[in-house]
Amino acid sequence: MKILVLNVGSASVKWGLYLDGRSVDGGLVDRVTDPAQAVREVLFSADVSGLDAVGHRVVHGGLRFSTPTLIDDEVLEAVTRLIPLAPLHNPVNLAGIRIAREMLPGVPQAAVFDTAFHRTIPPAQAMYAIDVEVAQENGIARYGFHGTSHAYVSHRTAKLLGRDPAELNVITLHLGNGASACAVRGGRSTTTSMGLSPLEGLVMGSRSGNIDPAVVFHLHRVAGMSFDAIDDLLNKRSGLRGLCGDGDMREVLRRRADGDAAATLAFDVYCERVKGYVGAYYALLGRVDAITFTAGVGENAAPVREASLSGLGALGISVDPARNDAASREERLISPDGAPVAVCVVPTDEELEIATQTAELLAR
Ligand SMILES: Nc1ncnc2c1ncn2[C@@H]1O[C@H](COP(=O)(O)OP(=O)(O)O)[C@@H](O)[C@H]1O
Ligand SMILES: CC(=O)OP(=O)(O)O
Ligand SMILES: [Mg+2]
Repeated sequence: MKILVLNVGSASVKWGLYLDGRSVDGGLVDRVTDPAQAVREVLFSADVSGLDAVGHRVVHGGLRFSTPTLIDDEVLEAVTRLIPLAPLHNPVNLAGIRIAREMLPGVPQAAVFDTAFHRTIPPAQAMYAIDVEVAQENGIARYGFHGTSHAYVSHRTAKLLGRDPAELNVITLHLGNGASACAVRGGRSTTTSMGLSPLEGLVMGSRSGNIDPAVVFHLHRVAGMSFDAIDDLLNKRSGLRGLCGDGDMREVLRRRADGDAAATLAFDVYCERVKGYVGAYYALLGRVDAITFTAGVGENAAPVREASLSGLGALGISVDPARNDAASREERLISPDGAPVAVCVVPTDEELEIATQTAELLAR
């Protein structure tokens, strides 16, 4: 089976070509200003002859989509209705789907949703403590994102440790441009740090993560900012960028190594937020077998891994410095042998997981 995967983001297009589950080609178009044009270029350059299907990453699937879904006009409409809940993501996902349908008529197109893996989150974690009628009428709930990545790396973690995923409790930390934590119990998501939208939770490259919601009222009423301006502030001018002017963790690390105070503070805010979620999810899971770091920061930034888990020895959580600092692209253990909690680094592969799920959908 030959499958093309498109992961169209706000600033990049990642793609992969898979033949019977094996990657045969792929790439990354970075710093994209026109995602539709970037998708056109991918479709011109990749060998798309004899494709069995295209698998698309779609970020917000709302309450409805808990499995990979063949895309028709009605599904497109449903994804379009969810744009207000993922304004940075669903529009560019849709642009990619439209171009692929246009340029590859007759090839089945599948949507694999970031939210799907989190549909197992129980009400006690999915519900915000607000008036239930208001919440229900407006679809206000924790949906969660990066589900394809959390599913993939939690499964790979079980493989790496030689354990059955059904028996393993894992905290997965997806630290990329967007960042989220997930508590995976026996292979199922039981809670995650992103919520209604991909803005809640961890500190990100340019997104604030958790703040007191009253900050929004204050900036509107007292500082006179419009809601659009506040939206822009929290999504694009916050996080690492807001704290120190750089949204790229590589820059933050470089400046911190040079003793830059703002970058050091940004790093500390970032890592302490991660640590807080590790502690919270440890308590919720009751028993943690593994903690797994993934995505650009999680896979590459040893100082972030070290600082995020420092001082947690009493919980059985520790990182071996030599293992943590070793330059490697492999799935690996970075805790000492025999530690109660295995700390792992597992490179994520959302494209491979989307290809796998698309193939399974077609075979059904
Ligand atoms: N070697 C590295 N050291 C530290 N951070 C890195 C490194 N490589 C990439 N990153 C960080 O990873 C982030 C991007 O992660 P990635 O998973 O590629 O993002 P996306 O969410 O766009 O898929 C950026 O903040 C970048 O600085
Ligand atoms: C959902 C989300 O935040 O995705 P990304 O990290 O690709 O921005
Ligand atoms: Mg990503």
